[in-house]
Amino acid sequence: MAAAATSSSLQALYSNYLSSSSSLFPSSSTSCIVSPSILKPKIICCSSSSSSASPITVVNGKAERSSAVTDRKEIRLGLPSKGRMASDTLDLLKDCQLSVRQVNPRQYVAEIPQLSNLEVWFQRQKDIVRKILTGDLDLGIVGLDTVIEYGQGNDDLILVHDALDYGQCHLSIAIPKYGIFENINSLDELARMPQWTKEKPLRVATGFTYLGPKFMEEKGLKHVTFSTADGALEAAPAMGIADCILDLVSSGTTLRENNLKEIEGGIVLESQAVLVASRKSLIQREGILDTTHEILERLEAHLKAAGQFCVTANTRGSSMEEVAERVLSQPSLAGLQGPTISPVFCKRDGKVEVDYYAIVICVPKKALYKSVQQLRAIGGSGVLVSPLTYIFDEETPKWRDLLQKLGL
Ligand SMILES: Nc1ncnc2c1ncn2[C@@H]1O[C@H](COP(=O)(O)OP(=O)(O)OP(=O)(O)O)[C@@H](O)[C@H]1O
Ligand SMILES: O=P(O)(O)OC[C@H]1O[C@H](OP(=O)(O)OP(=O)(O)O)[C@H](O)[C@@H]1O
Ligand SMILES: [Mg+2]
Repeated sequence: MAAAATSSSLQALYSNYLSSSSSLFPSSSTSCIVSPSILKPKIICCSSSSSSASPITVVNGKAERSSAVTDRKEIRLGLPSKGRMASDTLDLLKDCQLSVRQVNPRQYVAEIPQLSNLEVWFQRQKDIVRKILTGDLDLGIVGLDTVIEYGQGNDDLILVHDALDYGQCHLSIAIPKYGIFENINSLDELARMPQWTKEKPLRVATGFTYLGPKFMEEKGLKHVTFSTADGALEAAPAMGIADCILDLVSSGTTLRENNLKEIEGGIVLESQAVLVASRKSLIQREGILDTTHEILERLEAHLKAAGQFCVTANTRGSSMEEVAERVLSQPSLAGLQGPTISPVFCKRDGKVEVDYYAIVICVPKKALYKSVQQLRAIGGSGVLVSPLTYIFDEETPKWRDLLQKLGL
């Protein structure tokens, strides 16, 4: 399977989406056809929160309002109200000592006592993105797929943290394993099939009516048509409604159970939970940068710590330097900034002496066993392993990135 964007390149990928055309569907000059059922009408509505309620225009599902940020005093954070992302989001915030206090589960507003000027609003994920764009929310935690699908290239959306390490999935094309697709294993092969003509295009069932046509157009697929449904898309090929689907995949079980397969070059996007914000809010709303900085620092410190263990061991030695040399001769024992070596004092015949030294290092969880073996190889004994809660760096790299993106 061809590699799609890795999480480290998600921001770059998002920037690409932002810099490319922001129109909802490919232009009519291509032969990519969009079925009329998924074209959304133009709607005019008003923001609930805006005191200077300027109208919002929703064109083809894209919310637009040109005014500056509304003059409310509170900062608003949108969190998923239900579904697979909701509890993981609350758990992450709790792990960052930012527990959300909700009076009862049916109430859609809540607070985080540590962040005094912040309101939490529980919303459906797509509405979080839409409301950030209309200025009714300032920040939100949602899947990257939702940000891109509903953000539709709007450059007011800015990724504050692009890898919150849950909600991992990818958006991918899947075709039947049987029939005319039996020997088709890549997007190129799918595109070259003689079956697809102007009169009889490839029929794709998807909920991603922005990303789907955009991807197919970018990949040069001619003669494609899209239909949409609210779920259980995997049934569409077997029901004869579509030739293939474009949907989110995580374990791959649903595809397998429905006799579908992914294809080389068919991954549109790698996704996981992200923290997204309105650029306008970040620049204009009072106090929001301090609050965002605190949230970001806590997230980064927690996420960095979550991947590491703190390992301590004792070893005999003649000096701290000599022990340090032995430790640093092992490839997995460098720690975050090098090992901490300290003398272990003991009293012998009334005299305080140092025979042993304690080694303290942070090791990536994946390298734990290798590190223990290497500590033993240099004479380490009594190895203790403990979880880390936070690792606060001198400076939060993502904060530096954010200020740069804001031009501050
Ligand atoms: N296997 C998966 N299938 C779908 N989404 C996944 C999967 N794994 C992670 N996700 C993430 O979860 C999000 C969807 O969550 P969920 O299914 O709870 O919401 P939803 O059904 O799209 O929301 P709504 O009910 O508002 O339509 C996706 O946008 C994606 O970021
Ligand atoms: O790769 P898997 O782990 O099998 O997950 C993928 C499935 O999960 C999602 O559906 P969801 O459970 O949200 O149901 P829905 O289709 O009704 O939205 C998604 O739309 C796929 O159908
Ligand atoms: Mg769902």
